[in-house]
Amino acid sequence: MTEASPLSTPADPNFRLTSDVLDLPNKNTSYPLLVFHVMNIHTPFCTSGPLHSNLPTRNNNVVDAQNFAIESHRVSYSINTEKGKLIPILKDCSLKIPSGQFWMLLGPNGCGKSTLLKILAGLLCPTDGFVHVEKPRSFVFQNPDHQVVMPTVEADVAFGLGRFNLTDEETKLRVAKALTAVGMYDYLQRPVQTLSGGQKQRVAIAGALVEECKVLLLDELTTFLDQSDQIGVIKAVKKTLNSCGDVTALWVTHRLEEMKYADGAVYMEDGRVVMHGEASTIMDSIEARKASYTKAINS
Ligand SMILES: Nc1ncnc2c1ncn2[C@@H]1O[C@H](COP(=O)(O)OP(=O)(O)OP(=O)(O)O)[C@@H](O)[C@H]1O
Repeated sequence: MTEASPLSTPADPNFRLTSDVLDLPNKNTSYPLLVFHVMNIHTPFCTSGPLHSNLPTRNNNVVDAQNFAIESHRVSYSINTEKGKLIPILKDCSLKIPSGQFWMLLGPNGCGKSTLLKILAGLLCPTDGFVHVEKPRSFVFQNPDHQVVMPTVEADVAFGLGRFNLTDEETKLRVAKALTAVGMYDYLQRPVQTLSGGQKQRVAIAGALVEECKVLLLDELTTFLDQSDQIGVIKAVKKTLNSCGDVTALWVTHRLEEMKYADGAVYMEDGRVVMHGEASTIMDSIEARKASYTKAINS
């Protein structure tokens, strides 16, 4: 995965992303849905339009058109090289993800998935367009060693609660709830270095949940995991969403088999969102694209 960025990805391995850290200046108060930094707004935000047409339903009810936890509207992102050349990375990316759902962001290597996720997390500012993401929001990194940093599971999950002025009892309750949600409560006192990769990922997710985040942004969490850990982490996220009700997750992956756990999906190619909607429909389209690509190279 491309990690480099010309802007503000924190380099400190002890850094844990929190909603406060993610707050950027220059909030645009004239657009109520805007949550963080906006540059060069050319098009007013609208909550209706073609993107609504293909959205999945939950419990057979049409999703409330206003009830989106994550939105990006015509987001573009370019970087300036040292020679002054402007390289476009994201082009006009729009998406809407209903609250409480589990969505995946897929696409070939280098198509811009991580860049878009970092923009949704507030780690990068779009060059153009704007985003709305419910808060608090948390970003979970691909490599859990970059954010599971305290000596024990309990201390690690409690780490982000220091700034909330909670009693010991309240802290313990919140840590227990978050660890239970990801199936890791039995590991409360375990030293973190004795955990498997998948267990560390779940602890990292609990570290996000303990702060009662509304949006989880998850960047290729299963890259370094074997198949059983991979499925374990996905199921933990699914279960969390089911039990918390109002948490929304966007999961970046390049593994098509993970799609069966998703409510919806966004598919990108070459810096653009090319498909966006119900998971099985997107899955079928990706399979069809793959088949026609294979046919083309075999003919
Ligand atoms: N700071 C940077 N400088 C130069 N190019 C960059 C920078 N950040 C990203 N890119 C380029 O932008 C494109 C998108 O990168 P990104 O990491 O978002 O893709 P991705 O879809 O997440 O890829 P992967 O699936 O391989 O992780 C890539 O071509 C990458 O090389």
